[in-house]
Amino acid sequence: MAEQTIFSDTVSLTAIRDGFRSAIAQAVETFGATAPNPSVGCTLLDADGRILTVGVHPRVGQPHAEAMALAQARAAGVLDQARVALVTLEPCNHTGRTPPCSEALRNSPIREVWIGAADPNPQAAGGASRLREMPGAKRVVMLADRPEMADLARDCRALLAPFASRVVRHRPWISVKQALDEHGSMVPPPGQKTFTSPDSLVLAHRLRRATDAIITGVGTVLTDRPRFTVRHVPDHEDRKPRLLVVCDRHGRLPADWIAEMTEAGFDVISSPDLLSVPAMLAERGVNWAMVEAGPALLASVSEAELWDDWLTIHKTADADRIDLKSRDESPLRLLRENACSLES
Ligand SMILES: NC(=O)C1=CN([C@@H]2O[C@H](COP(=O)(O)OP(=O)(O)OC[C@H]3O[C@@H](n4cnc5c(N)ncnc54)[C@H](OP(=O)(O)O)[C@@H]3O)[C@@H](O)[C@H]2O)C=CC1
Ligand SMILES: Nc1c(N[C@@H]2O[C@H](COP(=O)(O)O)[C@@H](O)[C@H]2O)[nH]c(=O)[nH]c1=O
Repeated sequence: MAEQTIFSDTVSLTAIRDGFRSAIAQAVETFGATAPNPSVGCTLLDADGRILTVGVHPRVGQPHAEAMALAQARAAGVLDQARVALVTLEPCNHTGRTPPCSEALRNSPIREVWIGAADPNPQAAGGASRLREMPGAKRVVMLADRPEMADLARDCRALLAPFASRVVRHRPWISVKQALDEHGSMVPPPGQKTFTSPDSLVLAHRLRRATDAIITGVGTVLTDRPRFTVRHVPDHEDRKPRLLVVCDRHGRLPADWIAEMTEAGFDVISSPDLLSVPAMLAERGVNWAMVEAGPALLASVSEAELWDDWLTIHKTADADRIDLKSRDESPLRLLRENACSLES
């Protein structure tokens, strides 16, 4: 049976899928660089479903993914061939730090726009209806309306989950990372700070790279003097100071460690009240935070049900076993499934 075709009877669902997969994979690499904005990807296809270009939103203040993809296509001399745009997030419909993407698409040869997820930000939403209604209207397809694309729709929502969490719930998406040894203990052997495998450390550092803030406890600081840097994968270039929240109710945080961490590019905040941390981080524009803490703080995080996904790395005699407990669409799952170019 011939595959159902979409645009001009020439672009196949396989081409749409491949295009979305490329947009999602590239946007995943921008986790940790775009806050307070979301991570977004956009692929442009020609009339035969070939990928012309993939754009991402690199960081706040820089062009959105659609504008990047269009500019890249223009620079490559292929913009006049672009017919289908696949966007992980509804194109914005407002003038913020950059002009509306619905306008940029309107003024392009694109005829059909596929949208992975609706924009949860009321100020920017409305791009889909604007594209449908304006002069020179585009055909607009929402992934949510295509049951056969449910996996892609879920991944687009996972890509958006950290931003949506901040905008809708006024708190960041919170991921816990916990390492357990063969006996179920979190405490490393004397003289060591970690005990998991090199592959697990790569995953842990990918999560550090992807998140905008780290939450830890004063017990971990006093025992380990952790560095919390991204070393097992390349970090984002020119990263702005990372927020590092230390839960500390009795003022035990050593001043010299704070000075070292500040020197290393962290913005260290001491908090006596774990429950107030999520709202405080959202106020500061944090989309995604990770918890790297010892058993005492993890017990508090668990008791207060503050986490959205929980990654446990079980050390075994062979390869480490990874267990991911996840609520709703997990960006951490997406990060794991798109392990790619960074791990060379
Ligand atoms: N395997 C792994 O994944 C990891 C292991 N570790 C290990 O864990 C050990 C340290 O564990 P631990 O001492 O439990 O350290 P934690 O990092 O859990 O810090 C504990 C401190 O957090 C503070 N705290 C706890 N609950 C709250 C709350 N609700 N609000 C505010 N502050 C709170 C308390 O501070 P206060 O005392 O002021 O009340 C407490 O002493 C080390 O050996 C370290 O190597 C650490 C991180 C990860
Ligand atoms: N033990 C343990 C982890 N522990 C976490 O890593 C911190 C040390 O980070 P750094 O100073 O940057 O090397 C440590 O204080 C604790 O928060 N992480 C892991 O991925 N695997 C492990 O086995």
